[in-house]
Amino acid sequence: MTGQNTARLEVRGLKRNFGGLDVVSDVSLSLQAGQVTGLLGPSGCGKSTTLRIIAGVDQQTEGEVWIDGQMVAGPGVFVPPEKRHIGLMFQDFALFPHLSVGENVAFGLTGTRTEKRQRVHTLLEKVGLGSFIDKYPHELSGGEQQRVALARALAPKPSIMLMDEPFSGLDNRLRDGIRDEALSILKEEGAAVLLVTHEPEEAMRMADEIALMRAGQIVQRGAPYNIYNAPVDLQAAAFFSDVNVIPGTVEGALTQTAFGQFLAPGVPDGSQVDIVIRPQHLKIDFDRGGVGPSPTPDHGVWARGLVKRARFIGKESLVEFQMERDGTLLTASVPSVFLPKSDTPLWIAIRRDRCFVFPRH
Ligand SMILES: Nc1ncnc2c1ncn2[C@@H]1O[C@H](COP(=O)(O)OP(=O)(O)OP(=O)(O)O)[C@@H](O)[C@H]1O
Repeated sequence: MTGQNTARLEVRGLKRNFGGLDVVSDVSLSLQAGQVTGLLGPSGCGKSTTLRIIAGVDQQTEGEVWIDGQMVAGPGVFVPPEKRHIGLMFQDFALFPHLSVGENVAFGLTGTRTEKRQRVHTLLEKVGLGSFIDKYPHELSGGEQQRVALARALAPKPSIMLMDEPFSGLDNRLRDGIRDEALSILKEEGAAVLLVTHEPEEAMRMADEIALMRAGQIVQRGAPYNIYNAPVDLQAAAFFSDVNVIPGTVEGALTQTAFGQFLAPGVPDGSQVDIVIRPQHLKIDFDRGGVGPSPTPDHGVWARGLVKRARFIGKESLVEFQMERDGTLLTASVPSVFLPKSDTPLWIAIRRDRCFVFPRH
């Protein structure tokens, strides 16, 4: 029996050991129908291994995989991949070169000829390739091939779709369009999707929930907005963007910096902390004969720094500073062409609501 709240896919305490080393050490996940979960993490952290175990092409050392309330992998249980009703899509998941586009999409389908033809047509229309049905893979661009691969994976109406870096072979301009298109089709089809990626932007763009993985473990889970704005530690913050780190020492639950005091609740006196701030949350103002703006509740104390370097990188400029007080190096990103010369004195403040204070490990 599967209740209404039964997860489509549930992974419990997964562990995978290769040659004495746990490459997956404790992974638990729960996916609902129609939900996209991004399994995000750096290369080698164990994402693909997790996905392969769920698909049934590898076996865990410990832990369980459940689909719709049925255990498919666990102590004494192993349901083979073809019986798990899972769709797969990989970056290099090649189409069959000797089959036409239509035949590729029909490949895993059962049912009558009419039913199969209908499903192939529906899916090719959805991916915008209705007129490509009789073409062969070599006649298609990389992006078109990827759309056929998506149609093929979705054709048998899998209840779970596992996608491993499916868009990383595509060039940037194509990728955004295909990602958005794929997302709306996946949502329409209602599968529970697990998307493996090492790109934060891809995960944030596509996923309802992100599971951030590091060294075989999930270190944080949550909606993209929450994961980005409330990271669990410095590494989690730095995985999503460049960050500035201002070191400090705690005294009386406070740490003193060039930018004034910061709260460090619960951190013992004498401990080192890192105040972490993304470059877009630094504020810049001009020097008025050695005087800067007055402190505000939002920005705290302003501090003076000298420009070391300024670079224009298209949609923004990056300005690097060295702070006068303690020599700390900081980078600000400003959303316009602002290229001050080296050694220009400028005043800098930081958005206090966008700072994270982490104990240093
Ligand atoms: N069959 C195997 N035998 C031995 N080690 C393996 C095997 N498969 C994976 N590993 C190791 O397990 C670790 C995790 O690999 P995995 O492919 O799961 O990482 P990943 O997060 O998906 O990385 P990437 O994004 O680079 O694919 C790596 O160090 C890899 O070398």
